[in-house]
Amino acid sequence: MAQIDGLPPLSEVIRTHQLSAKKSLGQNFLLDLNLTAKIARQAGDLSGCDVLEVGPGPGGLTRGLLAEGARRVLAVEKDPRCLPALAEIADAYPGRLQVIQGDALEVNPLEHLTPPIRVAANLPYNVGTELLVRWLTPKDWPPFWQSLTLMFQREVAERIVAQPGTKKYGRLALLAQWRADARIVMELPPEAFVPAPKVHSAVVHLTALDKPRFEADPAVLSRVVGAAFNQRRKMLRAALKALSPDIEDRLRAAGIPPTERAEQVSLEAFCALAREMTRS
Ligand SMILES: C[S@@+](CC[C@H](N)C(=O)[O-])C[C@H]1O[C@@H](n2cnc3c(N)ncnc32)[C@H](O)[C@@H]1O
Repeated sequence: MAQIDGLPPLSEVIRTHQLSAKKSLGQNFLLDLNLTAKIARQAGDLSGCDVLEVGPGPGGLTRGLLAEGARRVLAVEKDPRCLPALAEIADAYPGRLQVIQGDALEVNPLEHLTPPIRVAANLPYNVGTELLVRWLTPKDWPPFWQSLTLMFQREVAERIVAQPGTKKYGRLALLAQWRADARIVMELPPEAFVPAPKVHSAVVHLTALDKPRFEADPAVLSRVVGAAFNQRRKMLRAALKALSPDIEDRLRAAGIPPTERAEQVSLEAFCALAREMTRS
């Protein structure tokens, strides 16, 4: 990679720009350009696509995305110390990299990018789940993105692809699988990062479906599954009591026994319940 883009190795970038990792920003950097190139390839065919990258840091994945042919990359980075390193990448790929310094939670990608848009990120752990839930629950579907290729702690990745009846099945699995195909495409050991985190990581690739698998209002579905899994050991009639005084009737109307526990309930049944919750 260093030869392809003429830019220095990432260890040198880190040294030159004195990018010592900050824990408060979830900074665990990937310094192996072969690895970042591999992650970029998991993002799908990037030619003709704009890409949103959250948290580029010293820019390893950014370089991979540009080398893979992304039309444009919008990189949103909170840490101003990373800007000079990212500016060098922008110089190496004229007109193709825009860097915004700020909080990704406050940036509207559609103000900067043109569809088709793919998202790729080695996400800061502190905001990763919040961003994912936000990307999965817009009111209207399809969303601004065609695919999400995201690095998480392996534990979180497993929760995204979990199936009913398993311990990891919950709100993340339901929201992800309701409107997208989700699979784990890579696993990385702690030593792949600098500094090494305590846990393993994994890359999840989600492809947006044209329409949700089952009809439901996203806000209602999110509220119902949130409440159901908040008290996952309780029967649903108890876990969801606060949502409606006649919750038992609504559960039955959705085809769910009121004594069932959240872990056993399929996506289809949760969507039926979300529809029942909107009936007066
Ligand atoms: C896990 S590091 C990944 C860095 C780089 N992509 C890599 O793979 O080496 C997460 C990056 O996200 C940045 N970051 C943290 N919170 C952020 C936020 N709210 N918005 C944008 N970037 C953020 C951090 O400064 C850091 O550079």
